[in-house]
Amino acid sequence: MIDIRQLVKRFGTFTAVDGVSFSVERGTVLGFLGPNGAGKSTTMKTITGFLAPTSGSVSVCGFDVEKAPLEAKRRIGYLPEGAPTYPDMTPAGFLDFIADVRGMTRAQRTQAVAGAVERVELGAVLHQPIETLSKGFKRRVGLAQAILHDPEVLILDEPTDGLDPNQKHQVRRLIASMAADKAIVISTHILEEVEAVCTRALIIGRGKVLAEGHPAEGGWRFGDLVAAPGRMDALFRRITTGASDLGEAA
Ligand SMILES: Nc1ncnc2c1ncn2[C@@H]1O[C@H](COP(=O)(O)OP(=O)(O)OP(=O)(O)O)[C@@H](O)[C@H]1O
Repeated sequence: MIDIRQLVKRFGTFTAVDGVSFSVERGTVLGFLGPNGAGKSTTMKTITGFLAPTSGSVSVCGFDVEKAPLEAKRRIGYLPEGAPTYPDMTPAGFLDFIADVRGMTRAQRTQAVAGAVERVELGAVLHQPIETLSKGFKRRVGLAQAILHDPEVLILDEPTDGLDPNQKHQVRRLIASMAADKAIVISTHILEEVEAVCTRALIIGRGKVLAEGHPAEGGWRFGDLVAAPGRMDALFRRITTGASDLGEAA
């Protein structure tokens, strides 16, 4: 459902994404891991059409994001990093506005907003300006707008950032519950999250794919390396920095 080929994104002379290729099939939750500045958000912005690639291609459900942007974007829900824009709107007003932009009728809007609000538990703050909400609630507003139109592809940039432990758990359950008929990409720095919710993972560094991993007997396997349950941190350090404490930690 997502097909990325030799994606390159440069900012001036700086190369943020350097020849990244991967595909994501329906039913997959792909974890996107990497140190700060690795190029995760830039890759996600390019998949969602917020940034144009310098070279390479991105297609979503068979539609090239540059050549058929409306068809591609219709099928994508995107949670960007940070808080939703329009801080003076209330979640109710913001979500209704997004549903309107997505082309829904009044009846569809009412139903879609109510469904998303229930799924991310926003009911308590529906009529409070977004700028006055806590970080976790702002994040939930962002999540609600991403799932509003029940898209086939979800691109979620650090979806549990700022959430309390209960909400983290709930959002992971929500992602898992939506996974069967969607292709979902999440970026995260929380490695337990990968074990909890992902079916595949990519580690990227300096704009390149360094390793691809999947659950295997004994933990998660990235090439020849296997991380025991709860010990993906050592493997992450090894892959991204060359540190060799994998043996004692794995
Ligand atoms: N608009 C821009 N102009 C110039 N450089 C940029 C721009 N956007 C991102 N970069 C640079 O590209 C690199 C990749 O940034 P990106 O935000 O994709 O990293 P990331 O992996 O998402 O990091 P983090 O884990 O900190 O969110 C960084 O060095 C960043 O400073």
